[in-house]
Amino acid sequence: MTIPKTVNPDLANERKKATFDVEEFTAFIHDGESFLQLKRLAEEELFSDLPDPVELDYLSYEDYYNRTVEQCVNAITKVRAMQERVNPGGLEVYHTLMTGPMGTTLMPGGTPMGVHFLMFTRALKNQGTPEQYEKFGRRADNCEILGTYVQTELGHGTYLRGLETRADYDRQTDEFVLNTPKLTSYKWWPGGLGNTVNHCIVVAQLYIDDEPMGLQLFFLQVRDEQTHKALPGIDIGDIGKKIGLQAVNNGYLGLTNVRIPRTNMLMKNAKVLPDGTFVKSPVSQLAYFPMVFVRCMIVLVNSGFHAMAATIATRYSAVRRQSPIKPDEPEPQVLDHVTQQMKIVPEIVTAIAYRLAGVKLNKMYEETASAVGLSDYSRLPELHALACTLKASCTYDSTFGIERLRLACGGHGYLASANFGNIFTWATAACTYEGENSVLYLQVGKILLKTWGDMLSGKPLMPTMAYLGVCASWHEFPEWTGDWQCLVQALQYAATNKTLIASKSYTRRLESGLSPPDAFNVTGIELTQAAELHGRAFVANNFFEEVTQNRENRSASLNNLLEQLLELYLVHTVQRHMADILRFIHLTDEHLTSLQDRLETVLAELRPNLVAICDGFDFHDKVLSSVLGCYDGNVYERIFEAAKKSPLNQRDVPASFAQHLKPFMRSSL
Ligand SMILES: CCCCCCCCCCCCCCCCCCCCCC(=O)SCCNC(=O)CCNC(=O)[C@H](O)C(C)(C)COP(=O)(O)OP(=O)(O)OC[C@H]1O[C@@H](n2cnc3c(N)ncnc32)[C@H](O)[C@@H]1OP(=O)(O)O
Ligand SMILES: Cc1cc2nc3c(=O)[nH]c(=O)nc-3n(C[C@H](O)[C@H](O)[C@H](O)COP(=O)(O)OP(=O)(O)OC[C@H]3O[C@@H](n4cnc5c(N)ncnc54)[C@H](O)[C@@H]3O)c2cc1C
Repeated sequence: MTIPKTVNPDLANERKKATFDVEEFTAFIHDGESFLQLKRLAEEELFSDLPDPVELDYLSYEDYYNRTVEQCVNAITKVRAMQERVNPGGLEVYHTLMTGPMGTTLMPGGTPMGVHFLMFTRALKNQGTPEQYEKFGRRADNCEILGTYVQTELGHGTYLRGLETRADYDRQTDEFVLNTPKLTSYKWWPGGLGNTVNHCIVVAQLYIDDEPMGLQLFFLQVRDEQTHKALPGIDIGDIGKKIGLQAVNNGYLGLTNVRIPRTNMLMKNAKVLPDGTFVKSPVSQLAYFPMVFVRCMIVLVNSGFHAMAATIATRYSAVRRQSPIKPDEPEPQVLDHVTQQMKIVPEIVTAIAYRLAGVKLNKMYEETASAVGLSDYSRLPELHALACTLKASCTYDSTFGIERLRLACGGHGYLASANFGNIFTWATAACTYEGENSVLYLQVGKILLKTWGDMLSGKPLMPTMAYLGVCASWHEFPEWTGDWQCLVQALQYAATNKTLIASKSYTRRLESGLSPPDAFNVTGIELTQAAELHGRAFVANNFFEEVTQNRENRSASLNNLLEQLLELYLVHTVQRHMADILRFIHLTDEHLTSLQDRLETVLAELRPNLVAICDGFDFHDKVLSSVLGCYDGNVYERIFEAAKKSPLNQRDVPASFAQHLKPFMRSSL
């Protein structure tokens, strides 16, 4: 099957209808030109020799892994050469790869080297001393060694204080002795650990004279650098096939009396001196900072997956024609069915909203990391709260949004070659890794409770929670104007009152004699609901600020588009949380009807721009890797071409016919 060189006429027509400059939107959504240019340059260099994704789909587990390693090594070699040209010693190109979905495209089944770049190298730099960086970190940055972040165990992932891996200090030899004493202490899950890395950072309970000193990070070699064989005392391997991310090579690790020098404990914060004196970290949660970084990144990455799925569904819905709206008229593009718009457009705007929130969150991370470098730890709790709430709500919204978008593509959405499978399994994994979502919401719930107490005692509140004080001071919700500010405030007001209710329930339970942990546990449902609303209120408010500020730097047509996107996001989010809002704000049927009218109006206003907005996300065809989502819209030809590549189509008759079908049909005669 040859793919036409021309663009599908329906898609070409959609592009002509755009009312804004796509390139201006692209620069806006990529937070400026420099990131965008770097991304395009990287795509040009990296995508020239990518394997056919259809071919990858039919490889065995082992071959898939080996192909991915080859692909990663090629890509990293090119990335390093590019970085040398762009800014020697810098990290921009790596950062570009990691914060966009591009990295995932290079390896649709995930990469066994992702955790090396995301956590291993960063932890060595940020948790180690300058001497330790020189000794281990520089080698990791240069990829002379490959590593991963080894924390989760078979028995514990969430409850870090329950980790069982031990590091006992031996004063005689100035060494730590590492052990995983039970089956449940085996490390389980770290990316790349299975067969790829030769080093890692192990998170273990430090013991000095059998006294626990808390969790610390240790640099450990697990495989010989020449032979790649496991070192003595180390039991290591792959944890087996998962529902997705087949090439991440998640692994297990058991340790029996493995000795490492004392100086292998990362000692930027806590320290063990040669005589066994333990010097505490100024803030014990600094050991959790590598996780905070990844939580921030996940918001950018998952909003990218969400936008990828939305692009595939939008382009396909512009090409797919089915079911006349009026019986005597031709079949319309399915995108003209209003229910189809309702399946797709809220997902486009949600992806945009989280992209903007993710950019804000990552800037906050950079500021906090700089402050931590100057021993100012004051912003850690706020960053922790925001990273937890946005990581949880973004991964949840993207996971279920991607599934809605797949459903919007009917039968063909179920084809592997449509690529929703990879996108979905990437997205949903992030609901679990780097802190399971409910657990993260409970962290936020705890902080909301504390903030509520601070507010009652007149203490200043962290900026992203200051609205709690404002809303709590209102006797009732101000007059419902329905404007954007009103809609944002409605979400904030609901989040505030949900926090109030959770706080009252918690106090009532304490007063009835429950212990604080029991009272917290039974208040968990209300606390997680408050935390979720807090996150959505932040995303809504941030979107509102982004659209209403700096207008003078944008063209009128882009401002107009952004206003429509904001209008849809706010109306849709308020409708989604209407049960919560109606509990605290008196709305009439007229108000509700007006919201529905606004939703339908803005859907119609956005309709001509949908394809152009998705073009503006600037996904290379190789990033989307979808027969339904290509820029040229030659969907049917690509579906057919992918089917022809099925191994079952490479012979006239499959082997199972002679072996099984023929004898079976004979015996049934
Ligand atoms: C081509 C080139 C290629 C280049 C490469 C290109 C790559 C391309 C790749 C493309 C892109 C790929 C993108 C994604 C990939 C991702 C990979 C996935 C990796 C996944 C890794 C993981 O999956 S790795 C394991 C994560 N595992 C967790 O995530 C455990 C959760 N579990 C906890 O995190 C703790 O267990 C939990 C609950 C806090 C309780 O901890 P706990 O019991 O100690 O603490 P408590 O609850 O008692 O809290 C006591 C006080 O600490 C405060 N606090 C707590 N945490 C704090 C914190 N972080 N900062 C500040 N404060 C904090 C709290 O607010 C309290 O404050 P206060 O005292 O004031 O109340
Ligand atoms: C694809 C993938 C890659 C990963 N990569 C790595 C890696 O590189 N390195 C690494 O160290 N780890 C990694 N992990 C492990 C991951 O971080 C953990 O699985 C995750 O933190 C969740 O912990 P858990 O598995 O113990 O879940 P559990 O805590 O056992 O969760 C099971 C259920 O119990 C609930 N629950 C648990 N505790 C509480 C609580 N306090 N309150 C209320 N409910 C609770 C949860 O909400 C959930 O519903 C990876 C996992 C995946 C899926």
